[in-house]
Amino acid sequence: MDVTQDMNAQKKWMQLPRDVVVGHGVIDDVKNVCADLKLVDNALIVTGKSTRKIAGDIVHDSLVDSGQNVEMIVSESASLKEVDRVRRQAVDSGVEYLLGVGSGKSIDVAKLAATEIEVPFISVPTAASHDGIVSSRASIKDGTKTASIQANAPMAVVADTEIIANAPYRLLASGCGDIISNCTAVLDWQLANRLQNVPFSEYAAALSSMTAQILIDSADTIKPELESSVRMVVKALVSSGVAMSIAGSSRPASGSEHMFSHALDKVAPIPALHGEQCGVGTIMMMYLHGGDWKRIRDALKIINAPVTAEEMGIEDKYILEALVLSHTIRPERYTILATGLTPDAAEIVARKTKVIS
Ligand SMILES: NC(=O)C1=CN([C@@H]2O[C@H](COP(=O)(O)OP(=O)(O)OC[C@H]3O[C@@H](n4cnc5c(N)ncnc54)[C@H](OP(=O)(O)O)[C@@H]3O)[C@@H](O)[C@H]2O)C=CC1
Ligand SMILES: O=C(CO)COP(=O)(O)O
Ligand SMILES: [Zn+2]
Repeated sequence: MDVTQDMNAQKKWMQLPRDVVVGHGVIDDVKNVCADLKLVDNALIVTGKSTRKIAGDIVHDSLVDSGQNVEMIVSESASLKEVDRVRRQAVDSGVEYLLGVGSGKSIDVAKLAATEIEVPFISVPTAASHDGIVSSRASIKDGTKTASIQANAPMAVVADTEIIANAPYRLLASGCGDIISNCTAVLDWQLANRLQNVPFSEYAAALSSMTAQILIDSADTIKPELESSVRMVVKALVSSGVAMSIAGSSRPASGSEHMFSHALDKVAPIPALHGEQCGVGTIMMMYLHGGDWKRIRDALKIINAPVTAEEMGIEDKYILEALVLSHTIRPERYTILATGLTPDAAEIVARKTKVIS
């Protein structure tokens, strides 16, 4: 067969972080990671209001002490407007690389701004709340819409387990929800491959599923303020990010359960954390797949992540509204939701899985 006709000859460009440093006090190694990557001057740090004091200032001072020019910007939302603001400051100051030091919002703003001006970006998460700390995806708000945008993967990830262990435990539990959601994301991907011949990567799918299974099997080891728990979750988030990089899309980690979460972001007055919503979405989507949704629910309960609307602080009616809306979130991404749930079917799913009472 002519190689060019062989679908497997398709070119794949997988972007993976070059350095991943995880451990107690590794925030002090950011300067060494930058030196290792030959990023030696003109840095711009994007951080958050509270995470500035927790980590932003430490990274700033450490890079200044190593002789670098460093600017810092506090970003309050992951919006296109914020990305523009950061991008403009980076261009005006002739910045050579960016660092996202904080949670999902700060990391995404730095990630997309760095991609747009084609400079390297380093991720320094202060919480292990979802796999965006490692991935090449950025979730950015544009008005009322949140778009999932392809960006460049971080050149390095520096995850200080001491800082992350001291973050509110709710954020770590949220990260577990985002990892467990890989279970239904992969089932949806397999279904789409069988029904629509959607390109499928066995390696990315196996890595993503295995990552979720390991976490489910170790759910009872995930405890507040334990650095060993943080290490487990951060490695799982790295693994999910690598699976997405191998696939060249978020398919291994984002299926119908994520569409439910994105729909909830649209309809709920005060949404819960991304990983919390994805965890609850996984319970219901696993039910639709005819899988062991009780095992998913039990693992989330052991981790102390929410498993009901009430525990997410969201009224039942918004769960039902989001379920019926979910399939429209990403119509090009085929999942078990297919052409969508009817209102009565949505109520049956939510009640059978005890998400609503
Ligand atoms: N790129 C991707 O693939 C994904 C991106 N996202 C996006 O990420 C964002 C959500 O990120 P997420 O991290 O869940 O939540 P947030 O970024 O909203 O952070 C939650 C809060 O926790 C605070 N915080 C973070 N770390 C610490 C700490 N160590 N100690 C005390 N407080 C801390 C933050 O402080 P501060 O205010 O200082 O930041 C913030 O107030 C959304 O914009 C979402 O769209 C979600 C999923 C995937
Ligand atoms: O949250 C993600 C994976 O966990 C990113 O997925 P999306 O492409 O749905 O934004
Ligand atoms: Zn996610």
